[in-house]
Amino acid sequence: MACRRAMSRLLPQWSSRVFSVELNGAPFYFSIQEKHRGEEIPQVFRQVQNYDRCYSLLVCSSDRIKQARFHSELKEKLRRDLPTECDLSPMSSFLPNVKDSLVKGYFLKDMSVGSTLSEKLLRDVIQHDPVLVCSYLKSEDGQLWTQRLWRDAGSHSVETSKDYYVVPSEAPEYHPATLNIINSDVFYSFEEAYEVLKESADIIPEATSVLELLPSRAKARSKPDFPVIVIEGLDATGKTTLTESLRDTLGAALLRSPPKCLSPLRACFDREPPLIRRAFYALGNYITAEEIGQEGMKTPVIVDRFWHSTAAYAIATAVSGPVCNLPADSSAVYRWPRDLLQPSLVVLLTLDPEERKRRLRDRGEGETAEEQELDHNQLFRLKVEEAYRRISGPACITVDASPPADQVLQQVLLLIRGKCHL
Ligand SMILES: Nc1ncnc2c1ncn2[C@@H]1O[C@H](COP(=O)(O)OP(=O)(O)O)[C@@H](O)[C@H]1O
Ligand SMILES: Nc1ccn([C@@H]2O[C@H](COP(=O)(O)OP(=O)(O)O)[C@@H](O)[C@H]2O)c(=O)n1
Repeated sequence: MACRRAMSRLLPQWSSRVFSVELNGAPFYFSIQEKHRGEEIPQVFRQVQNYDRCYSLLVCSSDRIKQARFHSELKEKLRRDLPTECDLSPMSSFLPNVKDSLVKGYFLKDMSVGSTLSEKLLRDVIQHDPVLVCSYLKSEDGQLWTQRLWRDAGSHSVETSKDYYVVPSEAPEYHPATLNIINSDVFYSFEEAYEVLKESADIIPEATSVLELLPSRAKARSKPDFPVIVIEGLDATGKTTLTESLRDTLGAALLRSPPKCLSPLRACFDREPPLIRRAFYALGNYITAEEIGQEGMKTPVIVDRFWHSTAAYAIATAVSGPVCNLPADSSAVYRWPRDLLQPSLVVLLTLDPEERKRRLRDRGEGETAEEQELDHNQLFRLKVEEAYRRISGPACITVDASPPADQVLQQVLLLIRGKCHL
């Protein structure tokens, strides 16, 4: 039902949509037309000329929790059940410059003989799951590819729409993921993140536990009397070392985001898709803000990670490819949430990648999946750091964390004394 409603929203503008397929990390764009006007085959279809048949599966449900979860589950299901001659790539479709128009899914290249197994699986998917399926067929001479949209016709059969020709489409001005970042990957108010966890409570019991730990929004706090200093940076840049030294030197309280009370729930949310995982971390900041409010009336407060981390990791994950794909500097995605306590100072520790790796090795600890990704994926690391730098209100001040720990401490103390009059 939820799928039908979502489809009826998508279908009227179907032919205005742009489709993007990611092959080896690079996006290829195409659109569709009723009449062929002599355009070339889109590049993505030139790359898949060896395949007789391709499919797209776009996940669409008006229930966003279901949609987010099913997007991850679908990948597992396809990997498990498709013939080995099939190959999957990430895919999306969007309306250029239309916010929240992005739908995500997979592009399936099929080299299996007769394609019967994959067709059977896709028929099953379309009947039971919130997915829009299209097949792409090559003309006999290989000079044209057409798209055919499938519709569930009940009792195990599908209808297909008329054929559209696929034609090249220009790359959009901004990476399509940026259309949906606000309130899907990054949340700009307590309410927006709260709604996501409330909606997921039916299927994720741990969401209720998080909701119970949240501060009441009725208690609007006044600004703390003492300075609040946030230390940010990638894993192993020296945040723990520095925050503990600052606590001891300044007689400050040391807090972190996510707060300690969320630790037992964290692993559960790290397994969830971005919508739910990011809402969890966003709410963690509000719990930490509440603790800062209390401690900051008595002493200075040092905070190990805060909203910069939540937003920077979320943006860098949502946007694939190189740093230039990030939303422009002036984009609203980098703004501070209007209802979240603003620290007096945010310090970003930066470190040469080799030195960071060396410190990680010396520490000998396991990394989170995201931190392993950082290690393997230089582009991702660069995007996280650049997103950190672009976040405003308050912006972060970058400090080189490669000197010995006591020198880094002195450097940051200088900044604190200059900015916070301590
Ligand atoms: N300035 C520094 N110079 C050399 N080693 C450092 C420095 N700061 C921290 N380390 C070491 O690097 C590792 C990572 O530091 P840590 O404070 O745990 O980072 P984070 O909290 O950012 O993950 C630890 O083994 C720590 O002892
Ligand atoms: N305030 C925060 C803190 C962490 N995070 C997430 O948590 C991960 C890093 O946390 P971590 O605990 O492994 O990092 P360290 O503090 O151990 O360096 C990142 O992948 C972020 O996605 C967040 O979103 N918001």
